[in-house]
Amino acid sequence: MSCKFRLLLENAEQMLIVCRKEEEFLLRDGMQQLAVLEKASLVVGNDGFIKAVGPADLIRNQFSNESFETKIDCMGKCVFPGFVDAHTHPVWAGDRVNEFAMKLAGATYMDIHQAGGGINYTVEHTTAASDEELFRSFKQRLTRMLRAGTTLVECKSGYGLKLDTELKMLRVIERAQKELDIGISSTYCGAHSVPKGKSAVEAADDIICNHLPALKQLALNGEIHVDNIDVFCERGVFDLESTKRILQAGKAIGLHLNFHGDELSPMNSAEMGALLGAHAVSHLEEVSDEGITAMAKAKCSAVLLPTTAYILSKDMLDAGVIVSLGSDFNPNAYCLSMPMVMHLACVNMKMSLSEALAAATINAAYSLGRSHTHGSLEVGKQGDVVVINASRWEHLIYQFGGHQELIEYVIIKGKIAYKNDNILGL
Ligand SMILES: N=CN[C@@H](CCC(=O)O)C(=O)O
Ligand SMILES: [Zn+2]
Repeated sequence: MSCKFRLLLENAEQMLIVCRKEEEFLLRDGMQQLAVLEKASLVVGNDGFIKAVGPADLIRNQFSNESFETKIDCMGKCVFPGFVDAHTHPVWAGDRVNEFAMKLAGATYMDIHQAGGGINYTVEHTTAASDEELFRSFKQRLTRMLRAGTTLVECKSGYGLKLDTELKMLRVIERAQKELDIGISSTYCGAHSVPKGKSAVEAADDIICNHLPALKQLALNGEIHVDNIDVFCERGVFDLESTKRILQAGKAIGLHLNFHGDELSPMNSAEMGALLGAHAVSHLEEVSDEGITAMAKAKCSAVLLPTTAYILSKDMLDAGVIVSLGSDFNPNAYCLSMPMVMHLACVNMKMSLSEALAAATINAAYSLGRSHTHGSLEVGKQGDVVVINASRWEHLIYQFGGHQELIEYVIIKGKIAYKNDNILGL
């Protein structure tokens, strides 16, 4: 006999609901008062969506005659919504471990980039790699992200620059969307660097006249589903005007604007993102006060990346900006774990524990236009859940690098996607 419900998580010590009333995102005050239930249970239906969440006694009475495909006793454990990683570059060949040593010896990101290393080095290796090779390493990275609790991740292309390699990367992302459990928001980032021998204006023309029409056609054929468009808006890469042209052309074919701005130099990217209706701008280390105000007004999310930058979150939170977090996983920042990202956000960006959690759940989902289905444990949302073996939720952030021992289950649409058999306890 088939069961009526897919999953029951029973009697959790703490259940991190996150939102109180279906908010699309949380601002500073809401982030500081997350919805947390004590002694709570959660039910996921056969369609993979949450059917009930509430006090354990109530759920027990309400569902006493029902059958569940899987039941997990969560006594002594905490339950979170799956984490959302709002910014990653996970499809590439050729690591850059040597650059880590160079940076420690004093080289800057731009020194390395301009000497032909950085993104350009990864472009060479990614161009030479086969689809299969790229898929294999991408799959391993996604598996590591999943084991660290990420259930929805934004994945960028951007190590091709030329159309055929960009499409190769997007096809690899598409294959992962079809074959793997983890949720993916796919981003075309052909304007990640200016290809050798071209100016930024020429590269922008090529993207607008050749890349985007090809993407549009492939989307119409149902071959590739891209959600977002990204540009590295930076002095010496894509200037403000070229960035604007590319983003506008992307918007015209239905892509969400979600781009790198104000990272190494003040570019007024935040102001432009707000004006163009961007869902999100990432980095923002050099954002102006006007840019912060404009983003708050436009409800454009700021995706902060504590693995690559140390800025303070306070000004943005105080100004009413929707702050999100991403791992920025890329060959220059090798971190796949959102619990570690949240820890770094607390220690280096001075976010509180609950602000970091909201930024890695509901707000990150908002930055990808997915907060109606992801980012909180509310009825009607996708049953994406992380169960940890600790009786207070803060342990997951406090125990830096401890997620491998703490995370017991990662569940996607009510199905166990990862079970950790090596739980050691606290
Ligand atoms: N800033 C541009 N892009 C990446 C780095 C990519 C790379 O170095 O390969 C970032 O977000 O940090
Ligand atoms: Zn990036």
